[in-house]
Amino acid sequence: MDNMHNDAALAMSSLTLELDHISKVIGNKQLVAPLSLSIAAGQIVALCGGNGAGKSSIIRMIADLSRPSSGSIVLHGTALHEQRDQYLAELGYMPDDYQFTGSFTAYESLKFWAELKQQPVNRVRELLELVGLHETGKKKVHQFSKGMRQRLLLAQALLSKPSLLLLDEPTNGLDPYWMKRFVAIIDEAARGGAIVLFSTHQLQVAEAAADYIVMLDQGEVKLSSSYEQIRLQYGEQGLQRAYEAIFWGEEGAMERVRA
Ligand SMILES: Nc1ncnc2c1ncn2[C@@H]1O[C@H](COP(=O)(O)OP(=O)(O)OP(=O)(O)O)[C@@H](O)[C@H]1O
Repeated sequence: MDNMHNDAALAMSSLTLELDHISKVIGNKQLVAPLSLSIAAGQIVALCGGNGAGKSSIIRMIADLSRPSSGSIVLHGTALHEQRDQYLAELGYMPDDYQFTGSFTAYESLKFWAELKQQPVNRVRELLELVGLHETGKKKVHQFSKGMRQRLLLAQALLSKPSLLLLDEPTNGLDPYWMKRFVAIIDEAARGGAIVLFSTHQLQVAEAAADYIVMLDQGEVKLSSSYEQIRLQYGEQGLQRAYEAIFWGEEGAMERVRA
């Protein structure tokens, strides 16, 4: 490898999100057991697990909405709790439950967020088109369906072309068409070099979108593996089988496969 390529490879390899033993304890309850994970630029990681598994708790720590009880979070060499502004400038975050207030339209909402993030207004139109909300006109966001609100929140997360895209249950409420579009949209972000981390209950979305899967139960990591590896171990629809094996035991999984 010549020097130029060597330098480029080195620069890419330093573009990572490093979670080092992050945990969350509230009172005497451990919401998240120490978790370590390294995600490279261009990778898409899905956090899977049942209700209360700890997915949002992890995402909220990385989004700086909750302070880890231990451990560190470092993005491209910038430590969240040491250089907060620099870290947050790289982040696009889609919350799980956002309460829209006021009587804004999709355009007005996105324009408001764009101003906060100092993004040009043409980015607003571009993103509204990307998420199919460019023809909603005067309709107020509080009159939107769940799926439409989710698409607007996704557009908001993409505004600043973040190098870390953190999405909490992004496909909740999306119809099959938009589910597929969602996969294409995050795939494009990853191909542009973003790190994408999203949580989901929907294993088929994780299978379609993610290169790497982290499966959680009661705050503990039960599986942390590339999707390719899961497929090799569990075969086609491997994630569903892995999930069943983890949550219901191998026997339960086999019974369901036979049924
Ligand atoms: N502020 C809090 N105080 C105490 N416990 C909390 C708090 N927030 C979350 N929890 C608990 O932490 C656990 C993990 O919750 P979390 O919301 O991270 O799970 P999740 O995997 O995102 O679940 P879901 O799929 O239902 O959204 C749950 O038992 C929840 O009750």
